Amino acid sequence: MTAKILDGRATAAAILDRVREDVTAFAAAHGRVPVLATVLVGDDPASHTYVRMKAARCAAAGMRSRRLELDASLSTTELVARIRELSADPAVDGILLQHPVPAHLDERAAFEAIDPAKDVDGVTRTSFARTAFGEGGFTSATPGGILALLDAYDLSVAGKHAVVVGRSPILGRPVGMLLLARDATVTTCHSRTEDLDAHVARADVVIAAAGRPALIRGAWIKPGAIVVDAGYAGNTGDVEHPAAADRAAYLTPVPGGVGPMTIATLLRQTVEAAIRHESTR
Ligand SMILES: NC(=O)C1=CN([C@@H]2O[C@H](COP(=O)(O)OP(=O)(O)OC[C@H]3O[C@@H](n4cnc5c(N)ncnc54)[C@H](OP(=O)(O)O)[C@@H]3O)[C@@H](O)[C@H]2O)C=CC1
Ligand SMILES: Nc1nc(=O)c2c([nH]1)NC[C@@H]1CN(c3ccc(C(=O)N[C@@H](CCC(=O)O)C(=O)O)cc3)C=[N+]21
Repeated sequence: MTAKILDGRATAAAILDRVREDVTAFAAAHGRVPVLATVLVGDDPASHTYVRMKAARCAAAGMRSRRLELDASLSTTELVARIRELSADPAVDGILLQHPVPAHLDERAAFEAIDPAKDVDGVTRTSFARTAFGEGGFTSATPGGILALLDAYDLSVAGKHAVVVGRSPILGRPVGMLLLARDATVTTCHSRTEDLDAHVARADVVIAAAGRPALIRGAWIKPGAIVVDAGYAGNTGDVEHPAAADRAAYLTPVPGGVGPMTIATLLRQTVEAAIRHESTR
């Protein structure tokens, strides 16, 4: 078997076409365009690249982004204060704090300074809880993008055994919640999991989200499985690619898979935030 490749780039482009239409309608109705504020702490080159990419996609969709670049030496108190300012600023519709922040900072405290109404990247505990309880609201961008990609190909997970490798608050945990809401049977693996290979071998759906290049060997994949590679460490996925494609029925590439879907989800949620923002003024 050679896997069908799930084209995140094309799927994201189609979503962004709809976002652009929504932005045009929003601008006609309100005389302004949606605004996303991005917050970057420190000078990690990869993080700079991601934030630049997000700003470029924003512009392409007709939205504006406002970039806040902060020195790595600032304190948690100062970072929280800057994010609270954006939360209170009526000219800002959505806020993205690029993860990870430098280790001396309390990232959770910084995320919680984002007003849930502006949490278009879905990182607050309010957004997580809404996702877990199926109450709508903003989903974490990467998990939302993964589900949107499966939907675009009409791939159902209901009744299937999904194995998620990774349990971070913005990726592994919330993607497990979304899969559960779609009636998958979910197993979450992490760095302390024993016999990772045996868990993956029983998976009808694999979500690789560990940030360890080629951690998931092709030979572990159950023939016919759906394999989603969310890893992006050094621009490399978590799945051993050509080998996995021999066994999987569907596979996301890196690049061109989950990454573009993450950005599409972020921008879709930004225009949604702007629409709600105007309706509650
Ligand atoms: N394409 C995109 O849009 C995005 C891609 N990413 C990528 O996804 C990956 C994960 O990101 P993120 O969740 O933020 O990362 P974190 O480092 O926060 O979490 C990694 C998770 O993987 C687990 N893990 C690490 N090593 C192993 C291992 N050997 N076996 C099993 N589990 C392991 C960790 O376990 P434990 O909890 O025990 O430490 C942890 O739960 C990264 O490559 C990142 O770049 C992230 C966001 C967006
Ligand atoms: N709060 C927060 N939210 C995030 O969503 C978040 C984050 N922090 N920190 C870092 C990771 C990384 N990330 C990527 C997004 C898109 C691509 C992407 O689109 N990559 C393209 C390739 C690049 C290109 O288009 O040239 C692709 O995979 O095809 C990659 C990586 C989001 N992250």
